[in-house]
Amino acid sequence: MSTAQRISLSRYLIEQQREHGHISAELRLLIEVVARACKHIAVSVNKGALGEVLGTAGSANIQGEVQKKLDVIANEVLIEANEWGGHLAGMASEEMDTIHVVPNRYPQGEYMLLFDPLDGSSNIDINVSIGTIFSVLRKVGHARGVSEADFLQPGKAQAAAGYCVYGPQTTLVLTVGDGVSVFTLDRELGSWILTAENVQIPPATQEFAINMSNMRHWDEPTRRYIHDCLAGADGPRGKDFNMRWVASMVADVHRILTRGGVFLYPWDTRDPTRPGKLRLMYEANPMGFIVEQAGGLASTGTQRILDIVPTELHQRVPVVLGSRDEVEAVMRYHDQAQG
Ligand SMILES: O=P(O)(O)OC[C@H]1O[C@](O)(COP(=O)(O)O)[C@@H](O)[C@@H]1O
Ligand SMILES: [Mg+2]
Ligand SMILES: [Mg+2]
Repeated sequence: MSTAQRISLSRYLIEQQREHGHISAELRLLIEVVARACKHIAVSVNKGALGEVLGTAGSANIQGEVQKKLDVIANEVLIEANEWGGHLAGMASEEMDTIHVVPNRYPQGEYMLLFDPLDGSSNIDINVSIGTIFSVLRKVGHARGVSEADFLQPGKAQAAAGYCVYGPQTTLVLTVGDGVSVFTLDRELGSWILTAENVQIPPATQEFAINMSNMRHWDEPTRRYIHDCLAGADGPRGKDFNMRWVASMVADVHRILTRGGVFLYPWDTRDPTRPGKLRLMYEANPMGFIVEQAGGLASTGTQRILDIVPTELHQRVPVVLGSRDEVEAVMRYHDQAQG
């Protein structure tokens, strides 16, 4: 790609604002700040042991998970970068018990930012791709101040969503409701460069992603679906399936965005009171928005994820997303189970 052909994230967003009227100036600036924060996090991630960013932070989050140093560092980078810009009323994060309200000393904006500052935490210390996931909502009403209730909007109300993968390349994937675009970080320039536009997920696939070690805990439909995939060409699906599981949602979803596939993190009996492992507000909703904008589907197995009306900031949901035909296949197994 010649330098002349290169489109930076800033230029892309300005075109989205001016030419297509898809986004406001405020949302454009907010996305630019989040993208800059991800660059900052990428620098810390790349340092690894040299930067003393590996290992645990010695604290736990509201989910009861031991926090990694990078979970805390990434959270702080996103808070500090977004607090003073004037685009936000508040923020919510996997690593914070409740919302962070923009302090009075800063102007307050009309948007709310939710994020999983570091996704794939179990891969941090072993140099496997990890990432950041974010979602943007509009605050309803203009009164100053924001509450947790303001954040509890269904995923279909998102104004924007994206994720960043810190892998062999550093990649930012973004939607503002007008398809999905991919940017690659040019480390020499320090700029995000547009490398793919209007990305489409192939509707059919022969590749599934699930943590197979949980099989004995899965519900019946999931167990039957995977069983039939494993039966291959001689089985009811009539085709062979491959399996992948990176254990970083960002990396598994990015593979699906790139070549198709289906990703499942179902409900399981390990903790029957817990509807799943992944969090609705800052994992399932942003990924669901991106996947749908790329022609795929995102479901709990029985319901469209973006239709769920949230009741809690950190609520969990079962997740099935990716290639349209395959998500529909999984939903048929659930339908059959309901008889
Ligand atoms: O360890 P498991 O059960 O395979 O789960 C892996 C899943 O958990 C996650 O790591 C949860 O996200 P966090 O790392 O942000 O807590 C996902 O990225 C991934 O898909
Ligand atoms: Mg996560
Ligand atoms: Mg996380």
